[in-house]
Amino acid sequence: HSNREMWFQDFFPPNVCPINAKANTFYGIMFDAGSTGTRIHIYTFVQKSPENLPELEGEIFESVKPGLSAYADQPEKGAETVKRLLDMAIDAVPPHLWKKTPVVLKATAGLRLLSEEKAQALLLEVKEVFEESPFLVPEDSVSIMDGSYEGILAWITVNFLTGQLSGQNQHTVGTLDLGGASTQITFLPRFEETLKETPGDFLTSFEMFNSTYKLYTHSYLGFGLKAARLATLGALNMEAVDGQMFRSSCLPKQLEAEWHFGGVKYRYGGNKEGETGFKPCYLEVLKVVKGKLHQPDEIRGSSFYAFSYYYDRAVDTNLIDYEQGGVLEVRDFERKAKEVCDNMERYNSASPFLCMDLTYITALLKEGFGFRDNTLLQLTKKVNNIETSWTLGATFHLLQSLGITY
Ligand SMILES: O=c1[nH]cnc2c1ncn2[C@@H]1O[C@H](COP(=O)(O)OP(=O)(O)O)[C@@H](O)[C@H]1O
Ligand SMILES: [Ca+2]
Repeated sequence: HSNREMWFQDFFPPNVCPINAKANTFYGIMFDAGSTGTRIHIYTFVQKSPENLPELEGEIFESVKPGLSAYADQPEKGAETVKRLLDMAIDAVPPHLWKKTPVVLKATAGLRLLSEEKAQALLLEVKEVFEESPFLVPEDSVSIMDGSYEGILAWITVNFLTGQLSGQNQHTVGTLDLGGASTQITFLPRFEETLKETPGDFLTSFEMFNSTYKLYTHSYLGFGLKAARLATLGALNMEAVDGQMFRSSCLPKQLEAEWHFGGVKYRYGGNKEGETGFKPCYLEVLKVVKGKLHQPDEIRGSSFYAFSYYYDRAVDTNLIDYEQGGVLEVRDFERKAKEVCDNMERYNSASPFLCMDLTYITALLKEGFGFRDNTLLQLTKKVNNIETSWTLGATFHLLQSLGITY
């Protein structure tokens, strides 16, 4: 465009400027097939000038429950949930850009835990939905994501959104993601010592925005919040659970109920006769985490961004505001865990698992990763109105690999 054509840009905010909306806007569609739900993220980018990186302008986000793994035996029904979400993109993306807009789905721990055969059947049905859509379907558009990428891409998202990946003084922040079935920890080591003391498969080099980052990252499969509930109950990885009752001191004494996860039905309840409360619960949960995770010394003194179930449980117990998020210390989770677990009969919460969840989060942070009581956690759901999810990092990576950006 010549300068004459652009004169009116000064009068419009960028997103409604007519010339931007036409020539240099593009889209990327990323599906997150998580263990507890499937989500679509439709990102809008604007290329303001050919020599600069495109700017992220906005996001449309929608989610459905349960996740794909709940349709392990009905793959077509699972794919239908994806189709319903994809219909949103038909409305959101202008028709002349459909063919240029890539659509990708990445599945995480829910599908990792299924048998190869059932997982592949689900992915195949989703692939068919994509091929029938008017969008650009790249090779490998439907896959199970490697756990190390899950952490790296979330780290890219958070550090991009907080402005740490551009300009000179880069003070990147570490990230903690607690999903239903797995959990990730990711940070950029600052000390030589950390690199020396870390097992090789916890370190991954990654190139993004013309920089290479050597990150510490690991995904612990089976250590997500819901998998941890099963592990605490002694029901994780059980071949047959039919009719068996799983009891825990982390649950209300009189409770007896049923719970569906990953397509399996579990019966669970409280310790009718025995102990309940924080102390016995902590000991139970400790068995699940103690000695199972790598503890890098370097993280003890630093602060981390935390989201997903860390965020949700902090909201549930009024530790933070749902819209605002906030900064907590590790000990705040422990304080809440004690409060909830030692008053279970009086505590009228939405979930009977609240005590177990808070106790698990406390044990995971302290005994699992080795954080201190006063380690700071920045709880965030959105930065500048964009969800803190690995999906944005994955979309940058996708656009880069398609040559849409560099
Ligand atoms: O886009 C998002 N923004 C914020 N939170 C999200 C988003 N996607 C997933 N979550 C959170 O992730 C948690 C569920 O984990 P998920 O279902 O992804 O399990 P997984 O990561 O183990 O497969 C919930 O706390 C949910 O709120
Ligand atoms: Ca997730």
